[in-house]
Amino acid sequence: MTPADHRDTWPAPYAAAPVVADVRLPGSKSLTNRALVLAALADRPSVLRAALHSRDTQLMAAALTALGAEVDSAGADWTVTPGAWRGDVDVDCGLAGTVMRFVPALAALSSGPVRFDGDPHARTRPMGAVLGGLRDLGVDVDDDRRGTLPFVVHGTGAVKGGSVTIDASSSSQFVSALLLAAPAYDEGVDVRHEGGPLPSLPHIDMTVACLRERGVEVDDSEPARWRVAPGPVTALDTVIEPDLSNAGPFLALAAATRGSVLVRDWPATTTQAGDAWRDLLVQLGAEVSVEADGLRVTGRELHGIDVNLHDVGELTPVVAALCALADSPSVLRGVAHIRGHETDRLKALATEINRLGGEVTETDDGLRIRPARLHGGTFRTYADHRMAHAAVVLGAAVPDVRVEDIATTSKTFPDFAGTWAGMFA
Ligand SMILES: O=C(O)C1=C[C@@H](OP(=O)(O)O)[C@@H](O)[C@H](O)C1
Ligand SMILES: C=C(OP(=O)(O)O)C(=O)O
Repeated sequence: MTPADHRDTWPAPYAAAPVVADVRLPGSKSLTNRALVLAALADRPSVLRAALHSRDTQLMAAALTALGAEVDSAGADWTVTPGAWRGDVDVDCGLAGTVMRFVPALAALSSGPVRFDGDPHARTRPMGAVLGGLRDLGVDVDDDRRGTLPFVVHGTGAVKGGSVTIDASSSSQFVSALLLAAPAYDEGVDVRHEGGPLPSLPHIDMTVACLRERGVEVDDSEPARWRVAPGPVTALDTVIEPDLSNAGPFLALAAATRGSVLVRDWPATTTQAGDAWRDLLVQLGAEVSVEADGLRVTGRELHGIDVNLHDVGELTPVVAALCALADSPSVLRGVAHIRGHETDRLKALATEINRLGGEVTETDDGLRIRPARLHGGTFRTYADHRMAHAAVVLGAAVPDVRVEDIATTSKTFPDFAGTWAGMFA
């Protein structure tokens, strides 16, 4: 390792003994950003309690502020006051899928051009289906036909809306984007998905639930079709649940070190995809119990799994890390679309786990992971918060793992490194 490697890397804490700890986690990115969007569309001010303060949610707040809403995000509870939809503004999407997909559908309501751009890697994330869908609904979008950032949405103050068919096989967020803005479109929307299998369905169900909670009429009775009626969005005073996808590395820490970790305030019912950890960790060999104050995972021997993660693709990096520590082979399927996430996650996971001595091969739609004796080294993260999550889980079980750019976790988790180190105190 060169000195430069050391400067830019963070030594992942190694667990010499089983980790026994409990933790309270920040709010859900997906729920915070949906609540922000719907608050900006609502009939009066909304309050978001325990909102997530992270790069993705701050980018969403900044985008909505640029478009005319007022977002007071100074404290733990945020207040959002809807405003007139302003044009001639710039929106920085960072690397946030929710910002680059959800905000263009709102920008179409503004009175002038709204220019979108983001991080270098954001320019490779798929956007074509949502931009094409907006065009079919009567919105003028200029992307030089690239189907990626940067692009300009030319708002005219109103969107007709109506029927549209899109191919959302590369991201559920294309559907969510159109549904979230639809109450403000003259005719609402009738969205159909046609194409390959639709990923991350729980996230679309979350969108539908968020709309209904605010009094919007949604018909999702037919598969791959969603109808949203035009009408008012009722402002809410809502408590944001902890982020269950981000609970993954903390629960995995118990599984990887044969320890015991309690994640506090696990919701009894939820629309979050991360609730799938309960089942996934049992399949991997851990014990999972719902307790009065949260969800507890107790680690036992880790076993490989053969699992389809199509609905919960964002959990793949941490699942892959656990599979690399398991005593039998694993096959992760159904996640071709995560090549279009923050980075090509299949390639990145195979490359980086193998750099530590792993035996991982990419398939068209997933990974094959064989048991191997892992060793220390530097794990690259490619600006991807969930690659960093995979790295720290491996580092808890394998000495001398260093994580490149641990600060990338700020996308969805303030002071992830501090909270993680606290687990070992
Ligand atoms: O709508 C959302 O909040 C999300 C939807 C999913 O996106 P994809 O459908 O692109 O996987 C998920 O992976 C992402 O982390 C958050
Ligand atoms: C895919 C993810 O994020 P985004 O919202 O940027 O798509 C993720 O958080 O795993």
